[in-house]
Amino acid sequence: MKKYFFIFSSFIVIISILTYIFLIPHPTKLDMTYPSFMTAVTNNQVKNAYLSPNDNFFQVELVNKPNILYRIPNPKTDNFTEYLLLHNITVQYGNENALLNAFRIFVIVLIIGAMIYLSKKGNPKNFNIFDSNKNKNKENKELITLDQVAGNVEAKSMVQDIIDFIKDPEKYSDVGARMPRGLLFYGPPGTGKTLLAKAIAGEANVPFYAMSGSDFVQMYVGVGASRIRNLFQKAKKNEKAVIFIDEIDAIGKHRARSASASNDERDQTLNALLTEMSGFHENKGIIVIGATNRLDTLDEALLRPGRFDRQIEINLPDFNSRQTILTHYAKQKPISDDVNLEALSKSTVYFSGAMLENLLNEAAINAANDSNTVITQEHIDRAFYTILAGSPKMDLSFLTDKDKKITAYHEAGHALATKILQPEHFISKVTIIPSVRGTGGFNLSIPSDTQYQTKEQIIASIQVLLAGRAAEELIFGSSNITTGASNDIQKASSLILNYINKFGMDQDMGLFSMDVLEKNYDNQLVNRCREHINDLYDKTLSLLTNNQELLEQITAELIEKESLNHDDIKRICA
Ligand SMILES: Nc1ncnc2c1ncn2[C@@H]1O[C@H](COP(=O)(O)OP(=O)(O)OP(=O)(O)O)[C@@H](O)[C@H]1O
Ligand SMILES: [Zn+2]
Repeated sequence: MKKYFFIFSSFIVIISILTYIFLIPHPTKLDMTYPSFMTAVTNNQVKNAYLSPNDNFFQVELVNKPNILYRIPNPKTDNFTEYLLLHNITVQYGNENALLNAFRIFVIVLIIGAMIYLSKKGNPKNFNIFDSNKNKNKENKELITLDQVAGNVEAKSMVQDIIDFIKDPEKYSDVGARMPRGLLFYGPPGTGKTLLAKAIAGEANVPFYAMSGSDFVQMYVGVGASRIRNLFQKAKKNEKAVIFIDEIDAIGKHRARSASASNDERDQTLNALLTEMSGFHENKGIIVIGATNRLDTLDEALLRPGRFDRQIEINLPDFNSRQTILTHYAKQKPISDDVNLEALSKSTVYFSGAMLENLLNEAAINAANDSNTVITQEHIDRAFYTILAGSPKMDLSFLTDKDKKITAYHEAGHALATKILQPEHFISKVTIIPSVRGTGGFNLSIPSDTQYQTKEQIIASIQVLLAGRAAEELIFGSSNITTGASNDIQKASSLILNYINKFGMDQDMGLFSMDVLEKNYDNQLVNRCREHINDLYDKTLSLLTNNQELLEQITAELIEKESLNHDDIKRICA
């Protein structure tokens, strides 16, 4: 965007200078004596005559010398005017053509203005007097629909009612429903957060206003806040709108953790945002969407009810989504028949949507460089390595089949244990695609609605947590277990401690809770926790051993598809 502005401004400057030089006449000024002037008058050669405002010179233009202005200093005005009138020449007052002068001044102002503008643009630290976010708030011109966002099925279903709400807010307010004012999209870069936000605006057919948190970095105090107010003001002129703030962590960073410098500014900006969000009417149909790669750094103030209270994870695409994305972008390019998009989807584990798009683009560039009219497999292969080399942060180890296999067994272990021990749970997704919450896959199971948890249920939860490690040990042997279970172990440990010390569920330890003592845990409690959790681990290991065939089946399908849903698990275990 900035590039276009630069080109545009340079263009204006050049046009202005050329206009000044070539199109505006710059007559030469020559002095003329009184007698030669008289001769010119008698010979009917005078075209125009001006009297300067303070009467100190006359200025005339001759018929046959169009580009010269003659000046006659100190004319004796009275005689002069009469003499000219005698020869049918009217005297104009004012030294030159006033209109021409006004135009000159206008062009000069334009040049100076454009130069100041350019110098400010070149220096991003400067607060820009000409810029009032105009270039950043794009109205939604090309309509993007949900269909154009590949994958992210859960995310798309989670925004469905938001679209519905924007279209018909009354439907919700009539039944007293308070819709979220803000959505927060979080996930790795390039996964389509911006695209999804645009799609929401597109589906609801409302204007889309976008801004990036990084626009507020290193700005003078107060400017960020006023930009936020401007943005909301513009959006509020419409009955309905989607306001998108990318990189929201730049303004909403956890206060304690952010550096002390420029804190004032960030706080002001953040406060302005919070105030604006609580300011607009609940049932108006305006939705604010924030996006971040780092949920953990956000200030809690942003996540409270009435703010960004619906948080939606946008993940890296799995095999199917990658195939959809690649097919989508391949349609727009001449791809040779030898290209196997399915195989390409398989080998692009850990690629984001943006990287996949970029991959095909690089391949097209390679084809053009080779003066080819179609993109071949060889062009794609080269592009593949260019992309890999260009993303140093990418964990290439995940691309090895071995790591994929370990992760798959680990996640399959969790899934199978859930299916057997917690049949009432709904397994929404099992995946080997890492999420931003942690490394490895993740396994989200939503418990059916109950207020209390029974002893049996807590034990089952602990076993499900331990099942990842148990699966690793069962398949790869106890000396090949990995660090992938650290999070599970931590959660299981805190559950077992609560089981004994908080809920009083362990028969041997009884009901007494150490929590009431000054110095909390004694050895006996720690030992009992250890004993208990190891015992549960053994049970889980034999549970998986007895169901190893199912474990293998889930794993095989998981390696192939990379993510499975409730129905897949149900089908395999049926
Ligand atoms: N799920 C997807 N379906 C189709 N295209 C996608 C998808 N994800 C990414 N892309 C492509 O990648 C481009 C960049 O995606 P987008 O800007 O939406 O990512 P983002 O998550 O907002 O990234 P960032 O966190 O870096 O802001 C999109 O314009 C689109 O071309
Ligand atoms: Zn795990």
